[in-house]
Amino acid sequence: MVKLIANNVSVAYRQQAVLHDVSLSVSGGELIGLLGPNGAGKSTLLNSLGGLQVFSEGDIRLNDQSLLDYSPRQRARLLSYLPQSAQAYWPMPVRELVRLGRLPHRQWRFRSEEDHRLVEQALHDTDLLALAERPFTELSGGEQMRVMLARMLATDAPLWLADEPVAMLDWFHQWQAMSVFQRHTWQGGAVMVALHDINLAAHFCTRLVLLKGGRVIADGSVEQVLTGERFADVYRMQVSILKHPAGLTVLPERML
Ligand SMILES: Nc1ncnc2c1ncn2[C@@H]1O[C@H](COP(=O)(O)OP(=O)(O)OP(=O)(O)O)[C@@H](O)[C@H]1O
Repeated sequence: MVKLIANNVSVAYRQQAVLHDVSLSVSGGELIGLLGPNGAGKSTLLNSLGGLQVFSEGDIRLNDQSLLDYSPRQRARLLSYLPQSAQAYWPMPVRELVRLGRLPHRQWRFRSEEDHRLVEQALHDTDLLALAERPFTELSGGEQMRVMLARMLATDAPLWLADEPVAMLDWFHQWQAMSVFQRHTWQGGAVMVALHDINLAAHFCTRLVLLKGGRVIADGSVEQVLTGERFADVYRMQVSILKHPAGLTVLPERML
C-alpha cells in the first residue's frame, strides 16, 4: 500500500517561514481532510508533498524512497496532484483533456484498453459524459473544475493530493467527488484533500489534519480534531457541535 511520510518539513518564501516542522504520514486506506484558515499553509504543504515545492528543511519519503529521487514520470505514476484553481487555456475537447491524465502510463502514442477504461470511468465519476465532446474553454467554472478532477482520477495513481477540488462545485458534485475519493481509499488508495467545508470533511474523512500559521495543531479523528475550543482558536468562530449517529455537524454561531 502507498505510504507518504513527511518529517519536519519547513518551507520559506523569501526567507519568510510559512511551514514549520510539519511531520505527518498518509497511508493507503486513508481519506485525510486538510483544514485550516486562509494562509494557514495548506497549498504550500500539498505542493511540498506533491514534489512541486522546494522545502528548506526536512524530508519527504514516498514508499520508503526520498521524493527527490523519483523521476517526474515515476512520481506521476504513484502520486497525482490537483492544484488549487487548476486551469487549462486550450479549446480542447473535455475527453482529450482527461486523457492527458494517462500520459505517465503511455508507451509512445499507443493508447491501451486500460487508458480508455479509466478515462471513461473518470468522465462518468465526474458526471461529464454528456459534456465529453465540448471544448474545455466553453464550460462553466464548476464544470471546468470537474474536468481537472477527472484528469486526476484518470491517472489511477494510488495517492491523490487535491487542493480545494470541490470549492466551485454544487452540492451534488461535491458529494460525488468526495464519494469517488472514498471509493479510492476503500480500494487501498490514499487521498489528502484541502477543504474549507468542515461538514463535508466531517462526513467523509477518516482523519483530519488542522493547520494554523504553518503548523500542524491537530491530527486525528473527526471527533478528536473538531472541538469548540479549536474553532475558537483557529477559525475565530463560536460553534455548536452536534453529535449524531452519522457523525457530527458543526453549526457556526458567531464570530469571536
Ligand atoms: N509565492 C509566494 N510568495 C510569498 N508568500 C507566499 C507565496 N505563496 C503563498 N505565500 C504565503 O504563504 C502562506 C501560506 O499560503 P498557502 O497558499 O499555503 O495557504 P492556504 O492555507 O492554502 O490558504 P487558502 O485557504 O487561502 O488557499 C500565506 O501567508 C501566503 O501569503
